[in-house]
Amino acid sequence: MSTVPTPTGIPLPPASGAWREGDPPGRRLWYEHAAPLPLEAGGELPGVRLAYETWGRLAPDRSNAVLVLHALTGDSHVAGPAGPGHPGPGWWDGLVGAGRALDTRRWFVVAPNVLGGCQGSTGPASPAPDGRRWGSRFPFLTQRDQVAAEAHLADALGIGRWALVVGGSMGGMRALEWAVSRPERTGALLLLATGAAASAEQLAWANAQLHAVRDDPHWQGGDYHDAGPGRGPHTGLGLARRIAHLTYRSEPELRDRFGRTPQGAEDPWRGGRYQVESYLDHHAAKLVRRFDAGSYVALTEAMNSHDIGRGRGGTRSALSRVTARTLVAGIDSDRLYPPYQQAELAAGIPAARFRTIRSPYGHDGFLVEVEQVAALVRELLEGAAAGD
Ligand SMILES: CC(=O)SCCNC(=O)CCNC(=O)[C@H](O)C(C)(C)COP(=O)(O)OP(=O)(O)OC[C@H]1O[C@@H](n2cnc3c(N)ncnc32)[C@H](O)[C@@H]1OP(=O)(O)O
Ligand SMILES: N[C@@H](CCO)C(=O)O
Repeated sequence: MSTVPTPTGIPLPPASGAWREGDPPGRRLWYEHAAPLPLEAGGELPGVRLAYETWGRLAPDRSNAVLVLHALTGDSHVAGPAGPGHPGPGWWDGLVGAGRALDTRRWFVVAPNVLGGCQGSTGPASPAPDGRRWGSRFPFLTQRDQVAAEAHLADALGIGRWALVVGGSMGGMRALEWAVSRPERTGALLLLATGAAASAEQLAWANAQLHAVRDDPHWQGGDYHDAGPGRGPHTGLGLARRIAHLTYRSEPELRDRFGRTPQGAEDPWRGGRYQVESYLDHHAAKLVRRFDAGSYVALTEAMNSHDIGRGRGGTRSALSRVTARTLVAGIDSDRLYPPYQQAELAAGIPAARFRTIRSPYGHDGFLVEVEQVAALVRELLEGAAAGD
């Protein structure tokens, strides 16, 4: 048994070594890579550890494995069960389980916490080989480095080829990277609310968020982890989340849901807040409690680096490498990753079809509209069964 280091101080259930046949579903495990991981930007990262969870059983011929890749502040806990040793319901609970689209009687579902993250995988808050936290010394990571680490995990699990790789937003970037860099290992592909490269607008929103964190005096160049309780760049991380959360939702949703209504008895003319301000404060505080600012910066920079065509002759040439049966879905109200970006992917990937998720919830629609995502998963997996 080994305890997962938690940058925020919130206890996580212990990780417990590599997966073994008969492990209960949703148990947090970890994989440690023996050799240092060579990095795209140069140098290497030693002591790489990926936390992950699994559901279902790996078939004897290992043909039923599905890889689920989370978004920026997600984690490996895709689905429950809740209970002792489990962190409660997952962020895609409606998708994974007996009788659900990723039916655990049929599929073996694997979800790693991304490299650079803070939910058990190696990130800036983790100890470096010298025993001190990585902090500012944590190297620059790209999506390709993160997928390379995930490929080592797949090797360790004996999974040569995923029946399906699925991800939304940042998870979609990594899913795409899997399909382009390792087409022989990616049987089917579901890309949600993602793009071929970080766009100018996405880089611009990220810039404001990176400034919010790094301009917080408690950031200390990234070396705040041992400054003591409550002394991290919480204000900056909260501000970054407020900015980001607005880009994740839609203007009509905010209008219809909150309008100009004051929060409870608060009076906005006398220092009080409107409901929508209270809502943003809530999401800021919630993220600060569960997420590390250093990881937020590392992962945001990794997303900024996303450009599937880099070093591959451009986007068109890179996308043409994909052999997976592919669905690419956009959300009609997504202002951060507008549907034209998914249409571009669908046009460039040889065996891809484009789908629209209808939702008032903007970019977060891929997390909220679980039934529509489930229908897409079913469409892809039923296609697999039919040899389509
Ligand atoms: C369990 C976890 O920690 S999640 C970990 C993994 N997370 C992820 O993978 C993705 C990150 N999560 C997210 O981005 C978001 O949580 C989402 C997208 C899933 C949430 O989407 P939705 O279900 O639409 O939630 P919504 O945006 O409406 O927010 C609901 C919250 O706002 C709160 N809220 C609503 N109105 C107000 C208001 N006026 N003032 C204060 N709080 C408010 C609700 O009480 C609720 O609080 P809770 O989440 O603590 O229960
Ligand atoms: N709300 C999601 C969306 C990011 O794409 C998250 O925080 O991970």
